[in-house]
Amino acid sequence: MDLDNHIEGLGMHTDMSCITILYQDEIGGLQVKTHEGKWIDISPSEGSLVVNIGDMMQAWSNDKLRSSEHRVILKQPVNRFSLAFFWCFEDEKVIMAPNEVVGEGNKRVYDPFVCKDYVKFRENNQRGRFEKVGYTVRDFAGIK
Ligand SMILES: O=C(O)CCC(=O)C(=O)O
Ligand SMILES: [Fe+2]
Repeated sequence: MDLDNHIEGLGMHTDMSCITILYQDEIGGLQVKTHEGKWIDISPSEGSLVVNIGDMMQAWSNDKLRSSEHRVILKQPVNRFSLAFFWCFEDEKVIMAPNEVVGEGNKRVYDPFVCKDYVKFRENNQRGRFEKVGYTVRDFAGIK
């Protein structure tokens, strides 16, 4: 997409949460990246909410569920309203995919980690913030 005529409201990122429940008003602007790397609009629809998988869920599911890469792009310089509810595990909880989720014969993708340590990791790294998906849970706890 040609970004010259658009305003990047919120740079590409993944949410750190388990799931995010999101309301956006009729202005829209939310986009999600598909598996093929294409950005698609998530058009606002009255009375509906968007549910996003976040990094904690991706790690807990051993990559069976994918944390969505998303961003906000505005096609005109207008104010928009959105409200996000980030549902996370508690700070001290350790995220480790259960054996039955990993599945016999499959590789474990993440080392166990404490939720708040991942949040700190993201907050303390410029690239982990909202500018771009620089660091994600894979950089933090991914088994190389
Ligand atoms: O404003 C939006 O529609 C998205 C907000 C978002 O992705 C976030 O706060 O993590
Ligand atoms: Fe987000």
